[in-house]
Amino acid sequence: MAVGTLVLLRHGESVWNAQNLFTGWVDVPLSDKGVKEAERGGQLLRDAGILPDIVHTSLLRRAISTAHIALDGADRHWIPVRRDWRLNERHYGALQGKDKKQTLAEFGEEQFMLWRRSYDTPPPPIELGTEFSQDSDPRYAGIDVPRTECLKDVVARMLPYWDEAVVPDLRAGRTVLLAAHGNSLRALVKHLDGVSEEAIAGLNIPTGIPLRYDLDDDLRPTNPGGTYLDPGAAADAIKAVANQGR
Ligand SMILES: O=C(O)[C@@H](CO)OP(=O)(O)O
Repeated sequence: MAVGTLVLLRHGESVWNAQNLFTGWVDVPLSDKGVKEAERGGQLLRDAGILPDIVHTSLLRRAISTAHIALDGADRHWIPVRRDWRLNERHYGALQGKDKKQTLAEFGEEQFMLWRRSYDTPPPPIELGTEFSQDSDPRYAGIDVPRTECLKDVVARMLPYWDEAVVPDLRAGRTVLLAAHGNSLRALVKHLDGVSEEAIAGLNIPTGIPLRYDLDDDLRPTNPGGTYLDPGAAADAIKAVANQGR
């Protein structure tokens, strides 16, 4: 059986994206613009004739809401869903809740970019029990909640879910929608496209624009880098993500 189609969808703009705050595992809602982006995402799926059979999301409402809104628009609101913390955004440690512009001004370009985009330098760990820490959040009961993560840590915790939960759906020929986050999707794209640790620093994913991957029998993309369903909008939005904090 042919491997199914994979569609990656970063959540629409959140209220903290709009305010330029580091977010990570803080469970903020979509902004009004983010809701519209999710609706547009659904319209793009429908126009492309992509009919997801199953959706996988993180445990964060910006991804859950985006998937729901997009699928509703594509008339696929009824498909089965699986949610897992392993698809969560990268835990941003002590930077969670901090302003990106102020952080850049305080620590300088090099340190800012190391924390934001280096492969293996995590931000300083968050203090347990503080406002933006998730250590006592019931949804993570039984999970060793991280106090900070670099992209390498995200790859390590995301890939087991990919292998155990998503790959079997693709091998069964299903069209899979995976609704997640800027950095958990960067981790997956790094794996799918075999992007180097250096090159992944320059790869940014825009909010709300579905990215389709066609995969061969070895789960390697036959369209390397994937195909954005709205390439023009994606190109502009990618630049905006890269320039955050400036
Ligand atoms: O704040 C965050 O959690 C992420 C995604 O919005 O930001 P960045 O693009 O800076 O990694």
